Amino acid sequence: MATLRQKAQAKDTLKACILEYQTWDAEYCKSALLSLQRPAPQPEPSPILVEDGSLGDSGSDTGEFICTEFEEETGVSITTGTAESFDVYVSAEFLRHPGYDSCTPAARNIMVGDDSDYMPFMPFADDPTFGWKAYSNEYKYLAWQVYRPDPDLEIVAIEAIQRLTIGGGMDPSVIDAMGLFPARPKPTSTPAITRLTRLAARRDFPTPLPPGWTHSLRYSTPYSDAGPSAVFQSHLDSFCHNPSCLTGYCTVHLGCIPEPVPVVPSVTLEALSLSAEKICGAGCFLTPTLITETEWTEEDEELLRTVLTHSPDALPCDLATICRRPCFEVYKRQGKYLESLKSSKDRAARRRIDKRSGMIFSDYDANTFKPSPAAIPAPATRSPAASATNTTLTAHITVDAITSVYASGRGAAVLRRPDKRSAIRSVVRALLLCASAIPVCALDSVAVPCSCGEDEDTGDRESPPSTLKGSCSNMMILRGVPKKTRVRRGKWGLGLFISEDANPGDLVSEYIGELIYDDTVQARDHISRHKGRTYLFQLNSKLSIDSGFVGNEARFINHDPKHFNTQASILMVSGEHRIGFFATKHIPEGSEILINYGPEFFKEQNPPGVSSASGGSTSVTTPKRMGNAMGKEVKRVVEDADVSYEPSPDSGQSTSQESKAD
Ligand SMILES: C[S@@+](CC[C@H](N)C(=O)[O-])C[C@H]1O[C@@H](n2cnc3c(N)ncnc32)[C@H](O)[C@@H]1O
Repeated sequence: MATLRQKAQAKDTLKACILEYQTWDAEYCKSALLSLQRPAPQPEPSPILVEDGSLGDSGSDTGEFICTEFEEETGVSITTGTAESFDVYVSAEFLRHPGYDSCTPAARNIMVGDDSDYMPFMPFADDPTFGWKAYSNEYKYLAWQVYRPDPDLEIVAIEAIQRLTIGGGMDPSVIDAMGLFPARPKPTSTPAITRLTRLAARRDFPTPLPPGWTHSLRYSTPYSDAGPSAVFQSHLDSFCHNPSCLTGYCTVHLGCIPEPVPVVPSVTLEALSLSAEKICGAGCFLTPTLITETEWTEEDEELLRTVLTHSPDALPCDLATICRRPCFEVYKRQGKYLESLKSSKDRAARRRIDKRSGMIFSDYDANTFKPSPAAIPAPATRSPAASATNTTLTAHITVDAITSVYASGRGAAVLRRPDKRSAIRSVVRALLLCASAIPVCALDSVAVPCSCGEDEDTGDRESPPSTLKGSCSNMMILRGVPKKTRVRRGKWGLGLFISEDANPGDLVSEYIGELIYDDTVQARDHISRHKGRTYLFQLNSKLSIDSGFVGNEARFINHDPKHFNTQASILMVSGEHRIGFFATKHIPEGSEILINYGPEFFKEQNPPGVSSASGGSTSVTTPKRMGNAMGKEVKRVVEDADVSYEPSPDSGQSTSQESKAD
């Protein structure tokens, strides 16, 4: 129980923090606004005075102006005469720009699945022509019915809690008991401990802890008991494990992170010293001097060992930065480490590095490898997409998948450790997402190189797409750099224009947005129809990409069924759905990029002028989207390869959009 004095202390502290925050906020907003200020406009030039003293105007109905010219300095009239009026044609560049829909820029598709079942806001709330009733039927709650913490209030409260605990020595449970702070308990947390107190205890807590801190919430550094290997593993969790993925923190591939694989060195110590270009500083191994060696703790040694296990070819100078030890000391230990590996007899038997691709393979023999279905942890496998929809893959799918990996002859390479859930998870995911569709690239998400002609590639991910011509479009989109483009007024609102020539087959752009399921497509369609513009692109019968809220410049590509110069290809790249726009002909610089949206796009489904969301109708219409029921317009490399929906029990198979449309 809090005493009266404690309550007063807490109240005063909170009040002080709120006041401080308000003062700061006012200042911050002022300076932010000032930074956005534009220079004051220049005064307008004085209007031309015509002879009769009135301001310049059309002198008569004949289309003539009376013009008087004045000397600039004295203001004395020099000439007076008449001039004919003429129409001014404003070039398209200077016409008023069409309304711009704001959109959060993204470089990668974001898996959203379904919007939450509450409406984040009511768009067009002030527009009586928007059928909000039909739209709101799509959601269970309005946003304000759902608790959402105010981050500003949270910060203020956290600061106050920290002052009370660290500065005032108050126990967090006493603070919780007061109920003064605007936090609600997290449903899963201990009811007595509010979410805020939890947050406050974890944030930037100073070490050593303040005296007398005995509460169970006591802060400890995340890796206090862990050695470097555990730290390394935990860091890995934040990065994409997929060797083909170019994104560090990847929303698509997180969720099935395999254990880091030890790497065998491919260079000798001597070669390393030759490859160092410059001396990294005092104590560099290139200029060994007689400096007294520093003390290495067991933890320092382990850190170096851990780094070397995964990166044995690293230069001592780089390792020195990581380990924060003199370079020549690191070099000495690196030498010992490499030496110890040489003597390890079973090294070659355990693993080898595929020199061609630089990827790591286990040494299971592909021809003799037999997966044991019994050893497979039954429904432990879930693709990230599946977990997004709470759909569990069944055990028999898992077994089928493993067996197909085996059949493809790559099982050995993939299943480095068949008893490991992460490996199996990767396999199932890769299999179900990719293998049926594009066998050649199916397994690149699990460290197996694509054999579609790219193997000779140097592995330089920056290499321009032109070097990949005529080969796998998966690789083009994976490694390719799209063409430079500009958004400007097109024939239909804004359009996308190419800023450099493209040749047939070149990757021009990628369509990026949120990956959403059909229910959400349906919900969002109300808005698209009301605006009269849609940014939806259908991938298959379950998934569409919406670039209405999040996307890139490809959302501005307009439709022209006759003069299109690009074609969309729906690809499955490393287990990800991606849409590439590839040139179908030579596209000279400056041309508008056009595709054929497909025959369904402009078909009117409702009486003209009536949007599906108006009039309170709840009838479901086929959403307008590019790629809808298209035939040749979109090259479908993958048909319904996503596994995020379980096959319907009666059909046993998911229906393709084409057959659905038929
Ligand atoms: C993907 S957006 C293209 C960018 C759009 N022009 C803009 O300004 O944001 C698709 C929308 O552009 C318009 N559009 C594109 N091509 C068109 C065409 N050939 N005829 C009429 N409208 C078109 C339609 O409003 C369509 O819903």
